[in-house]
Amino acid sequence: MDRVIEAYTDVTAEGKKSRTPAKLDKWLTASGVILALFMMGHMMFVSTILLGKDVMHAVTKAFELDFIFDGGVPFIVSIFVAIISAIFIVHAILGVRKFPTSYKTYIKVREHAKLMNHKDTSMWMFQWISGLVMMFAATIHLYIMFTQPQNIGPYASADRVVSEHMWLLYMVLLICVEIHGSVGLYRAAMKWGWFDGANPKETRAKLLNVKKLLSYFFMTLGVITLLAYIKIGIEHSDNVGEKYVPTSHSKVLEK
Ligand code: HEM
Ligand code: HEM
Repeated sequence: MDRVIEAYTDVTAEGKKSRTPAKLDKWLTASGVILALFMMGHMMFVSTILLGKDVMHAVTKAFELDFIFDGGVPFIVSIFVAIISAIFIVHAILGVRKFPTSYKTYIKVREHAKLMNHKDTSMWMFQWISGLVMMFAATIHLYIMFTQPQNIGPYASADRVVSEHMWLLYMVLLICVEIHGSVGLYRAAMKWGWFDGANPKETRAKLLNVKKLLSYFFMTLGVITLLAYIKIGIEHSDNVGEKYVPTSHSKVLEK
């Protein structure tokens, strides 16, 4: 009955506004921060290709727990992808509540952002637009990772980027995720006043710098990494499907 009253009157049975939206916002922040931290680790892992094919291969195998199970078990990666996907879906559902979902609300938000000409408001515009793009683009990536965990590695990944045309999706995703993640962390810190301290204005300026640094660093790393996969993918385009054999193994095989 309480829910019915709330549904019709917008206030709870006690005549108060519900606390649920505030609670949902906490979960939005929590899931967003987990995803942002995960993405930092993800970018570090994916960029190990810059240290050489052997290093990326070793890291991939470590995720498959090859130090416990001989040769590694790709299914372990699927479990990990399922967990990240669940957090991603929860975050997306909570984020969608913030989208301007009709022309009327959209034009209000857009014109307001233009009139305000205030960085934080413009960043918020990017936040929901990038979220919308990721809802489609990241889902494709997650599904492939979930269903083909065995196809991760120096050649398999590079083949996917070039011969399976994923480079375009990754470029879009990279721009969205790096800016959305760093803007998200900045906004979360501002929203909940985590680092306000004695002088919140000064803190805001500092946090803006951290945000800039984070997005520049990860964007540059991401672009260089993507170029590295593209180079390997082009070189390997005549042998799509061939798995990478680490240098130490190939030496043993030669003997
Ligand atoms: C399905 C894709 C996604 C959608 C629809 C989405 C949407 C949103 C929206 C609308 C906000 C609230 C903005 C605000 O009120 O300030 C938000 C916040 C946030 N998002 Fe996402 N997002 C998505 C994916 C991601 C990913 C992959 C990351 C990780 C890099 C991420 C990290 C964050 C962070 C850290 C926040 C800040 C939380 C807060 O403002 O309290 N999001 N997201
Ligand atoms: C547990 C989940 C995930 C796994 C196991 C994973 C794994 C990978 C791997 C192996 C690559 C290298 C290219 C390839 O093999 O196709 C890659 C690239 C990429 N992933 Fe993920 N990913 C995950 C989640 C995500 C999420 C949630 C996002 C963003 C919302 C994302 C964004 C990207 C981007 C932008 C690239 C290209 C990066 C670059 O080349 O610099 N990934 N991912």
